[in-house]
Amino acid sequence: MEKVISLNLDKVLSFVGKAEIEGKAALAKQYNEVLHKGSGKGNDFLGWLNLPTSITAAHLEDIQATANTLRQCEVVVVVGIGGSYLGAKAVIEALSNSFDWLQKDRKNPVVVYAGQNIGEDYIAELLAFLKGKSFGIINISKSGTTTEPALAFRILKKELEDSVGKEVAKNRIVAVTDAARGALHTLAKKEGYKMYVIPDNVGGRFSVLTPVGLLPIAVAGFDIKKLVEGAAFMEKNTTPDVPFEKNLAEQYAVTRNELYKKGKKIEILVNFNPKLHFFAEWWKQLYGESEGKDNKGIYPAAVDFTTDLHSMGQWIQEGERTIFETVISVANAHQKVEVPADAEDLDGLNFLVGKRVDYVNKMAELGTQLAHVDGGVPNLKIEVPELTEYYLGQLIYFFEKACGISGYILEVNPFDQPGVEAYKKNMFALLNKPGFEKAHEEIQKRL
Ligand SMILES: O=P(O)(O)OC[C@H]1O[C@H](O)[C@H](O)[C@@H](O)[C@@H]1O
Repeated sequence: MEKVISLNLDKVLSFVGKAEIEGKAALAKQYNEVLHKGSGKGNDFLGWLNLPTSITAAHLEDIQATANTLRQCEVVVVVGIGGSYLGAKAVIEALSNSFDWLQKDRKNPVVVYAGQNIGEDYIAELLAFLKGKSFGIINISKSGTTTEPALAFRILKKELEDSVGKEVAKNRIVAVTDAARGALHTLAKKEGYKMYVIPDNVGGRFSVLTPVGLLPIAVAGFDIKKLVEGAAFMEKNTTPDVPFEKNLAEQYAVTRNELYKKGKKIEILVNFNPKLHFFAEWWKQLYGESEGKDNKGIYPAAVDFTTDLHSMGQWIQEGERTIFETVISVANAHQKVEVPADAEDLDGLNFLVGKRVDYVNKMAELGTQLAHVDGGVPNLKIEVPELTEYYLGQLIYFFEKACGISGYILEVNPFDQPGVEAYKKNMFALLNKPGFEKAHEEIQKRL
């Protein structure tokens, strides 16, 4: 039998009973069906739903071929923000050597990111790093109009053209954007860049399995075919005809909403593996933008354990009881390090001799879960057999599917993000962007 990620609700049941969860099974199924029928809110953004099973081998080969060209560079800069960078970064970090950028004998280009902030020092330091190196750029923006990546790309494009000339630069730049609109689309067409299209009906935070995520992941040297296979497996295993008892997406969606109704307003995604830090960042955008609206929604937070047990652990154990945790537990480490014997035993660790570091980590995980449950923090556990492309694909689709169902249970439109515009309008007004002249005058009065 094919291995699969699993969801364990045992440490939730003293807070929300089995009967309460099962009592909502029909509702979850109903909303799952609404997703598949396309009859709910935001139904023009459901392109992600059957995406994994509809990706063709030819499409993946084309992405791989483009990746192979970029892989000839020493460095590839992925330009994008939000959904246009977090998915790629999440997968690449989860699969990479923890000291990747220090590796000398490299098989893969160094992948770095830009356009995910407006840090002047960040961009200056990136330019300094790129000096004298061969580099390529993947410029990703669904709308093609987002300020942060547009600004970074303008600077990086100039740097590349200045160093290798316009003709060579043209072949080292790939654009991933909307099918027909946006400044990036116009620019890519005019300059003759290789271009990939983000389907209209796939929103940014659901776009990791389009070229948005797949191209950078392939550039970093990871198997995008396996990633898509894992997602396709989960797509098939979360359809409405899969019974609730086996339908992880429905179960997760119901459980978190039942906890929310009981005052657990913050969900902390926990990992015990530092490679998953950015996976949690991706998850935060997915759930935060999908559910945080109409003055409701679980606040998605994240911690890295055991690191943060020594900083946030106190709050989680004894602070306000408005939280629950969803622990991503990776069953098997890829490598083996055993605790060595020490004749003097000055650190008192000889009781662990011969034990694997991962065994210690697992005991920390179990001990933490028990302590937190005792402290009033419900714990869901998602077990991932190991960190591979295949299981990450499963995990990605699981969270996407559960998010759609969960948003409908909450009665919001999970596929829009109107609230994100407020800061942009103010920023454009303050910067006196053309078209914002009146807003500029107004905002000046408030300062
Ligand atoms: O891909 P882009 O159009 O550049 O958008 C990048 C990101 O910024 C926007 O403001 C949205 O809040 C995000 O959902 C989106 O992923």
